[in-house]
Amino acid sequence: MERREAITELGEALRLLVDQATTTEMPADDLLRAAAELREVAARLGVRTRDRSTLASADDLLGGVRMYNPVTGGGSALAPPLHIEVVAGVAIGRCTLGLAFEGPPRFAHGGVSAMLLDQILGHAVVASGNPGMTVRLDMVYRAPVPLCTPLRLTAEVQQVDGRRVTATGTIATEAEPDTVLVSASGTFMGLRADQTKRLFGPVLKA
Ligand SMILES: CCCCCCCCCCCCCCCC(=O)SCCNC(=O)CCNC(=O)[C@H](O)C(C)(C)COP(=O)(O)OP(=O)(O)OC[C@H]1O[C@@H](n2cnc3c(N)ncnc32)[C@H](O)[C@@H]1OP(=O)(O)O
Repeated sequence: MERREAITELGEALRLLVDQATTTEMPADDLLRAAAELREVAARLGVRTRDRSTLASADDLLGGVRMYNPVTGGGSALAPPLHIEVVAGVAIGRCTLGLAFEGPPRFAHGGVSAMLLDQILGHAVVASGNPGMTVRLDMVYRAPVPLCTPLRLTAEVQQVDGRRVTATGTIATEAEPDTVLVSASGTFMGLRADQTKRLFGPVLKA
């Protein structure tokens, strides 16, 4: 099996674990036994690791492959994951949030909605050929986002003004795509060469 497939397999197992660990009502003894077993597994994975200045060997930064991105990465225990495709300049994302993402009971944490929208806005910005970093993200929470419900996100670039790109996006359910639950507007700033070198130099050099 190719390493990226193995990373995704591990990611799926981790996401199942996170889901079960946040919904389990098993007694304390079972939780303690599970914790001990998980520490053993973690130790096995920790035999060979990378630091923050080293890109994951399975990643392809310029090709847009980020296996451990906390929103879209197939290898991430934290990612829902959000699956994004770009259709005629509009980024369309799909995911379902489990109980690990709960804020108010039954609904998503507001910070999770912001994370999803930051990612999909950024994706639309990159797809437009004007990559940049988020410098501002404005959120409007119109209605709570239901957990365990297929969601549909959209994002598109509104304006490119030199290094400054603005994009807007929404979260709705798949069942009612026209009812906007959360909307966001983001400003992204393209980096100058010196900023790219200062922030990402060690990673790019490697
Ligand atoms: C086919 C395609 C498939 C694609 C497949 C791959 C997809 C892949 C998707 C990845 C999607 C990732 C989506 C997550 C994106 C993050 O999460 S990025 C992480 C969060 N963001 C950050 O950490 C950025 C932190 N900020 C900074 O480091 C600095 O602000 C920056 C960006 C280096 C800019 O530095 P700076 O010194 O402030 O900027 P400077 O160059 O002096 O000023 C530039 C302009 O920006 C303005 N500005 C700066 N800050 C702000 C602000 N907060 N608000 C408004 N204006 C501002 C300045 O006023 C200035 O304006 P002008 O005078 O030019 O009009």
